[in-house]
Amino acid sequence: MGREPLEDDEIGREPLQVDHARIEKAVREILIAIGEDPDRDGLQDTPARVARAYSEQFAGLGQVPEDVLTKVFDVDHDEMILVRDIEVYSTCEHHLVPFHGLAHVGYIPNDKGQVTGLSKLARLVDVYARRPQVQERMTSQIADALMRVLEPRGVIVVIECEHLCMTMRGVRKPGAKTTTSAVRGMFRDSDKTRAEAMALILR
Ligand SMILES: Nc1nc2c(ncn2[C@@H]2O[C@H](COP(=O)(O)OP(=O)(O)OP(=O)(O)O)[C@@H](O)[C@H]2O)c(=O)[nH]1
Ligand SMILES: [Zn+2]
Repeated sequence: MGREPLEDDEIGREPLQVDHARIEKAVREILIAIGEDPDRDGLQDTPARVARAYSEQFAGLGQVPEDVLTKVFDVDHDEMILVRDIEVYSTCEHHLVPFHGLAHVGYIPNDKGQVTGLSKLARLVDVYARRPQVQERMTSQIADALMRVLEPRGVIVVIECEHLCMTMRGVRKPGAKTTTSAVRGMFRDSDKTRAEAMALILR
């Protein structure tokens, strides 16, 4: 047995301790199970490579939003701030294959004008993308984290992704895109504010 599964509110409290030896053993087993020879030249180092790749792909399990939303500045700006087209790469928790696309993250600062660095919004996306995920949960988690840490007047997160589990296998519909959104605060309460943000995001 490995460690006990983490409760939702425990995820990210400690740096990710990936059990490389265990991943290597499991990947070797998978290679054998598909009828491959794990000792042939090209595959010899694969279990170790996969372990290293997984530490990177799932590094978000060892992070909390506060790790990346570190700098909060006071600026005299109380209108929408939107970062569009943030590349997102995540891993579908059903098939452990990638889904990828674009995230758009916007917020309206609180009346103290508290904002964070623009790059921090992209870093926040990665905290949640680098976990086994479903797109809907990732979208809400990003919105909720921003609301909690920045205490803004509103947050909007829109994510558009292509899921490889739908394109390279299964139903095989290349090009199908899934759009999810999460709106909080003013973006939820005001149709006008939400429409303004959507127009900027989808232009
Ligand atoms: N809602 C949601 N579904 C997802 C996401 N990623 C993958 N899925 C879906 O998860 C579902 C899993 O369905 P199952 O029937 O358990 O698995 P499956 O037999 O491999 O399904 P197929 O993909 O249809 O072959 C599939 O419909 C996937 O398209 C996601 O981010 N959100
Ligand atoms: Zn999938």
